[in-house]
Amino acid sequence: MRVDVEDLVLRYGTVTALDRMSFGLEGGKIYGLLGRNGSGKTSLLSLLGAFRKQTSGQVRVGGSPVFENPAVTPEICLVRESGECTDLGSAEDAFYFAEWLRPNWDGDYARSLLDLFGIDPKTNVKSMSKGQRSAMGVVVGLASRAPLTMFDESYLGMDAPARQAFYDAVLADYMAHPRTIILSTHLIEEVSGLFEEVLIIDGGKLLLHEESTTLLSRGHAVTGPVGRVEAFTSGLTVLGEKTLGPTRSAMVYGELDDERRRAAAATGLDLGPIAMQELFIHLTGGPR
Ligand SMILES: Nc1ncnc2c1ncn2[C@@H]1O[C@H](COP(=O)(O)OP(=O)(O)OP(=O)(O)O)[C@@H](O)[C@H]1O
Repeated sequence: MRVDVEDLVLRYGTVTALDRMSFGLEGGKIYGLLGRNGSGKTSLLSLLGAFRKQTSGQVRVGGSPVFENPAVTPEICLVRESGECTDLGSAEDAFYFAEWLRPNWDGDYARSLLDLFGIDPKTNVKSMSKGQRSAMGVVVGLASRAPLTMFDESYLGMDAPARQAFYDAVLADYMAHPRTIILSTHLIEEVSGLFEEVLIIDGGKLLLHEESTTLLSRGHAVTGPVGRVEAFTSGLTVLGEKTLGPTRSAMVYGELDDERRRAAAATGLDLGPIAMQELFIHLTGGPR
């Protein structure tokens, strides 16, 4: 399902959370939404999920405005960090409501996910642990099979094996039922393998929107003898470096043309990829 945002502004009183943001997502992909604390991720997702009304600008999902539009809202599922089901009684009760609200709801899949996360369907959601409540949220998000499904750090409270099970489930269910999925996260290293495209926002503005492979192609680890690495990286943007005895590994940002690649090979330097998280830290300005 297509998503279009045009000149989008959201203000909370005097705070501008989104500042004339524009982008288009063609849909049918898994998108990563990255940004520093306070950059506007939750604000953006709550507008896409029709939880709020924008101050100005346009939000269209499948070509239609979303706020108070009952023709579109059943097609959108936003799972927030806090989970969504705390006032609905047991997990089973929450599923009953989801089935009623969600046209593509798959109850068998929801129960199998609940089993995967080790949650008894009779448990009252309010009495669940933080991680179980998060798992409950992602179960509802996945089993809703909404054409636009968004997870806003929804899996942060889950432990590492549960998060891994969630990532595997996202990929498997997306392959079986392709749809538009947006994942906002600070756990970039864990999740980045799922992203086909990445959006980075900063200070309420869109900093970058591109394919993951394009973004990753701009980062390089250059490893070899200290002097040769120094000579090779002179004039390039070095994000960081580590030296161990006579060997140095430097992280470099930018396109490397064929001539540079040949020069690296000729001087016995190793060129390898670097992690998306390193690029993110660089692009968003490093520590504040
Ligand atoms: N209810 C609110 N009232 C006033 N200001 C708000 C409110 N919610 C968010 N903000 C402000 O809007 C800006 C964007 O916040 P938002 O929660 O969208 O960021 P975020 O990228 O999701 O952050 P985090 O990664 O910390 O969750 C911040 O400056 C924040 O302080």
